[in-house]
Amino acid sequence: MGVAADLSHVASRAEVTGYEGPDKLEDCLKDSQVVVIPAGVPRKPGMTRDDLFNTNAGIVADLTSAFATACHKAMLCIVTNPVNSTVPIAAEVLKRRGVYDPRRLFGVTTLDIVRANTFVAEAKGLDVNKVSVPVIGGHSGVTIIPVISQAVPGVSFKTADREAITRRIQNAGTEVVEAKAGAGSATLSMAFAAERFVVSVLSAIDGKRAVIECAFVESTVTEAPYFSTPILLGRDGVEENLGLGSLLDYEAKLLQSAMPELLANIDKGVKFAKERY
Ligand SMILES: NC(=O)C1=CN([C@@H]2O[C@H](COP(=O)(O)OP(=O)(O)OC[C@H]3O[C@@H](n4cnc5c(N)ncnc54)[C@H](O)[C@@H]3O)[C@@H](O)[C@H]2O)C=CC1
Ligand SMILES: O=C([O-])CC(=O)C(=O)O
Repeated sequence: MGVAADLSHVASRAEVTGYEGPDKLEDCLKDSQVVVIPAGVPRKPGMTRDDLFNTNAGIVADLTSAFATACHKAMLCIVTNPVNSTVPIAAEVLKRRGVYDPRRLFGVTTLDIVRANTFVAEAKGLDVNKVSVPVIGGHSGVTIIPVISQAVPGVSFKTADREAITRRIQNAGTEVVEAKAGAGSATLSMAFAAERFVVSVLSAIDGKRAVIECAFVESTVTEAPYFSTPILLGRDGVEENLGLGSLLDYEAKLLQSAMPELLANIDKGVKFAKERY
């Protein structure tokens, strides 16, 4: 199994020793197979994920640039918010450096799936480890689209309950930010979710078959150039985009409502990267 270079670890060490710029970072990244970027500022109560853009966009762009120099054949997994914008930023940086491979760039949305599984399992008295609910779209507010109709095992809800659980999944990050009252966001559950995603990516690199995770990737499934759907992972990253599957009317409406915000978030990221590089 290859080295999973964790940039926040590098960043923490850099804080202790005095950060000496991308050269050292590039040394740390050499030979990595999977790189995770969780670096950046978290939300405080009252903020949206998009409010983090001004600080985190540049951080992700700089770290992606170091990735491009050191290990562009690795898988790049972006955790830093706003994911709907930071993934397009990373893609533009990699394009500019001539090393973009859309199969190897992922926005980590696994926490939305972890939450959907948890809330559905709780509501139905099921074992959370045996519940699987796809969540598609993006990773903020209305762009988070739980597809409860595709849950395994199948579950049914009254309309009001289904709407309440959908809202809770969409707002779960905000719920944590408010509960932490200025002390950050869902750091530990994000670590749990990112670990799950990275283990899946590494298992697929190692040749395991039928590894499927939802992730925010370059996509032609909808009009949005980046979109999260279930992805079949392989040795080279995205092996097959499994698409939307069939949506019920209310899920199709959620998708419709998500699109303006998602497209605006993506566009903002692309513009930022194009202006900066
Ligand atoms: N995709 C997802 O599901 C989730 C994403 N997040 C996002 O992850 C990011 C980090 O959140 P937390 O770990 O809770 O925050 P945190 O404050 O606990 O950790 C952030 C880390 O980033 C590092 N950092 C800050 N500025 C940096 C820079 N200029 N260069 C390199 N490293 C830098 C800090 O040293 C620290 O180690 C936030 O943007 C947050 O919104 C958080 C939870 C879930
Ligand atoms: O909500 C936040 O700021 C952090 C995050 O992305 C989540 O918990 O899903």
